[in-house]
Amino acid sequence: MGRRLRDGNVASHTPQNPRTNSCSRWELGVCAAVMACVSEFYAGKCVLITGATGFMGKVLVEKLLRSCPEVKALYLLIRTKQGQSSQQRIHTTLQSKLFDRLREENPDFHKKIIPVSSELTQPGLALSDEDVQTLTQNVHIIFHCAATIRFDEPLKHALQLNVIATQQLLSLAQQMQQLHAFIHISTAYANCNRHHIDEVIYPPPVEPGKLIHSLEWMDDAIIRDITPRLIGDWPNTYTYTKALAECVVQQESGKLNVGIIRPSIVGASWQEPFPGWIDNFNGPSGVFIAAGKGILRTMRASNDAVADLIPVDVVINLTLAAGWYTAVHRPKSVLVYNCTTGGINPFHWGEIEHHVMSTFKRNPLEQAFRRPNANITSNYLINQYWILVSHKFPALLYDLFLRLSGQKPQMMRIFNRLHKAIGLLEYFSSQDWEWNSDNMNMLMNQLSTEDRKMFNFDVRQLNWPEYIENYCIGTKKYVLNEDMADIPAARQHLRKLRNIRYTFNTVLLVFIWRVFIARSQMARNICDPLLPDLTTDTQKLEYPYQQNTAIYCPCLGPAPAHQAPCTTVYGRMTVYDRVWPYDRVRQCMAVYDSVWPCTTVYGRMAVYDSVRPCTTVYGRMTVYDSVRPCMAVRPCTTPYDRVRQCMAVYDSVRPCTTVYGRVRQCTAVYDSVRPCTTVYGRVRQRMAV
Ligand SMILES: CCCCC/C=C\C/C=C\CCCCCCCC(=O)SCCNC(=O)CCNC(=O)[C@H](O)C(C)(C)COP(=O)(O)OP(=O)(O)OC[C@H]1O[C@@H](n2cnc3c(N)ncnc32)[C@H](O)[C@@H]1OP(=O)(O)O
Ligand SMILES: NC(=O)C1=CN([C@@H]2O[C@H](COP(=O)(O)OP(=O)(O)OC[C@H]3O[C@@H](n4cnc5c(N)ncnc54)[C@H](OP(=O)(O)O)[C@@H]3O)[C@@H](O)[C@H]2O)C=CC1
Repeated sequence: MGRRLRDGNVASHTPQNPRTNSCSRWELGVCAAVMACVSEFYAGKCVLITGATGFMGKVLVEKLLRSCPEVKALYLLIRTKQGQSSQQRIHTTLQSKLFDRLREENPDFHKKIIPVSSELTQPGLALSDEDVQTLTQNVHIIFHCAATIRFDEPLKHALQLNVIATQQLLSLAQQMQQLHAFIHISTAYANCNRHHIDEVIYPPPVEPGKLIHSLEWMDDAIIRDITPRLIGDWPNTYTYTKALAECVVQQESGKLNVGIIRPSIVGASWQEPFPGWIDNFNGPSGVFIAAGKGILRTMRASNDAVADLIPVDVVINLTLAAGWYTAVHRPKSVLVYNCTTGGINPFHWGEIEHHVMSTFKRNPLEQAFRRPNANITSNYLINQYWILVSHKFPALLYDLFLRLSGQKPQMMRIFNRLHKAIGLLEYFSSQDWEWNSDNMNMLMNQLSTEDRKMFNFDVRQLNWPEYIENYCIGTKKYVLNEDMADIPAARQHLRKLRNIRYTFNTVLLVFIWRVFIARSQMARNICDPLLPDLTTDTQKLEYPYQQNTAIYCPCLGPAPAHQAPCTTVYGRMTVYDRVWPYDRVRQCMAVYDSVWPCTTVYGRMAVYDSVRPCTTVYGRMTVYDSVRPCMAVRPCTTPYDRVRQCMAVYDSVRPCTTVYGRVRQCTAVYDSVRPCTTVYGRVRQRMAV
C-alpha cells in the first residue's frame, strides 16, 4: 500500500478506517463495511465524462448508470461529427447492444444523460458560456477518457488533444465549485521506454509547456521531420503525448484530488455487461479478426512475452472505485494506478495465439479468405519469409483472379494496410514490461465485500482461455455483427477452402517438380535411389555398361540384339560428337551425323526426323542435325514419371565418360567416340569424334 507524493516518492498510506479495512462514515458518502460504498458515493452526484462515444467511455457510462442508479446526472462532452450534433451522436451510441442489459433494467436511463457540445482541441474546449456555468456549478467528478489513441497521429494533433485538452480540462476543473475528484485515463505504456514501471509520474521527456510553445509556430512539414528526434525512445506519438499528459496532470492539479489510471492493452469485457463485448479494431482485436478471417498468417511477437491484456470492465470498475477513493480519501498527491494483469495473472502471446486459433476454428468467421492458421515468431527473417509466402503471394493470386473475373483487385491493398497496422503493434507484442500494481491492490483492499463483487477488478480470478474465447466470439458478434446461427455455413465455407487448398497444393507440387526438380541434377540424385530399378536382369547382362547409369530407360523387355539398349539421360545431360562450343547458358545437345529419326520420349524432349538441320526446340533443348535414331526398332519407353527425361539410345557404342561434378552419371553410348571432356561447371560436355 503506498501513496505517491508529488515528487514521485512513495509515502505510506493509511486507510481511513483500518479497523474495518473499508470505507468509513465520511462527509461525502455514507456506508458500512459490507455495504456498497462506491455506488452510495455516486448517489446524487453529477459526473462529467469526456470520450463517452469511445470504447472505454461507453462502458463507463453504462456501468455508472447500471451500478450506481442514484447518480444524478452525466454530462457528456461530445463533439459534433460528420454533421451529427452531440445529441444525435449520443442517441446513436445508446442504441448499442452494450446498453441492452441497462435498457432492460432501467428503460429511463437516458434521462440522466446530458450531452454537451465540446470540441476538445478548440480554445476553451469550445464550450458555450452557459455550459461552462452549468458545469462549474454542478460537476462533482470528472472522468477524462478522451484522447487520440492512433499510433500514427501527427505529433501536433496528438499534443493538442492528449496534452493541451487535458490542460484545459484541468483549468476548467479548477473553477468547479463542488469537484471532489478528477480521474485521468492514461496508459500503462506512457513510460514504455522503461522496463520496470512504478506507480509514479516520471519526469517528462521534454517540458510540455516548451514543446507546446515550439510547435505553435512550426509548420506541419517541419514537425513531421523532427518528430522521430523528439519522441526518441517512445515508439509513437500516442505514448509520447500520454507521458506528457501525465506530467501536465501533475503540474496543473493544484488542490484538486486527482487519480491517474494506467490500463495496459484494453480488450473485450470479461463479465459486464456481458462477456466478450468489444466494438472496435484497436489493439489486439483487429489482429484477432484478421487471423480469424485467415488473412493474417504471420506476425512478429514473442511467444514468451507477457500479453498484458486487461478487460475493459476491469478498467472501468477500477476507474469508478478510484473515483470514489480519490474523492473520499483525498490522497495528498496524484495517485497512479497501474491497471495491468502481467504481474498478477500472467498470460503469454504464444498462449493467446493458440486460443485465438482454436476458437476461430471452432467458431469460424463468415466468408474467411483462408482457413485460420496464424503463427507468431520473434524472428524478423522468418516473419518476412512468411509474409512473402503466406500474405503477398496469395494476395497476388487472388487479385489476379479478381482481375480476370472483371472485378477490382483489393487483396494487396488490404494486406498493405494490415502490414502497416501490425507493424505499429509489434513493438508491444515483442517485449514485456513489469508494472508495479500496489495501488490497485491497495484499492481492492479498501473496498467492501459488496463493492468487490460489484466493481470487480480482481484479475486473479480471470480464466484466460475462457476470456480469449469470449473475446474472439465478441469480435464476431459485436464488431463484425455476425450471427452465431450462421456458424454451420461458416464451417462449410472453411471445408471448401480446405479442399481448394489441397487441390492447389497438389498442382503447385507437380509444377515445382516439373519446373525445378526435374531439371536439377542434385534433386534427381537424391530422388533416383528412391525409384525402382526396372531393368531386367537380362538387360543388365547384355548391356553391362548400362549398370553404370543410375537409371535405365526400360524398354519393354530386352532389346533386340542389333539394338543398343536404351539409356536414360537426364534433363541436362549432353554428349557431343562433333560439337562446337555453346555459350554458358545454353545447353548443348548431341549432334549426329547419320540419319534417322530419333524417337522422342516425352515431356520436353525433341523428336527429330531425318536429316534436317538442327532446330532449337525450346527451353534448354538443342539442336540436331543429321540425327540417328534413338532406337532402331522401337522407341524407348519410360515408365517413369514425367519428370524424368529419356534421351537417345545408340547402337555400337562405348560408354561416354562421366563429365559432371559430383553426381553425374555416365549416360549415352556412342560409336566411334572419344570420351567426353568436361568443359565447364556441371553442364557442359564436349566430345570429339
Ligand atoms: C492470432 C494471434 C495473434 C496473437 C497476438 C499477437 C499480437 C497482439 C497484437 C497487438 C498487441 C499490441 C497492442 C498495443 C496496445 C497499446 C495499448 C494502448 O495504450 S492504446 C490503444 C491501442 N491503440 C490502437 O490500437 C490504435 C492503433 N490503430 C492505429 O493507430 C490506426 O488505426 C492504424 C493501425 C495506423 C490504421 O490507420 P488507417 O488510417 O490505415 O486506418 P483507420 O484507423 O482509419 O481504419 C481504417 C479501417 O480499418 C479498420 N482497422 C483499424 N485498425 C485495424 C486493425 N488493427 N486491423 C484491422 N482493421 C483495422 C478500422 O476500423 C477502419 O474500418 P472502417 O473503414 O470499416 O471504419
Ligand atoms: N483502448 C485501449 O487499449 C487503451 C486506451 N487507453 C486510454 O483510454 C482512453 C479511452 O480510450 P478508448 O476509449 O479506447 O479510445 P477511443 O478512440 O475509443 O475513444 C476516444 C474518445 O475521445 C473522443 N475524442 C477524440 N477527439 C476528440 C475531440 N477533439 N473532441 C472531443 N472528443 C474527442 C472520441 O470522440 P469521437 O467519437 O467524437 O471521436 C471518443 O469518444 C484514452 O485516454 C486512451 O489513452 C489506455 C490504454 C489502452
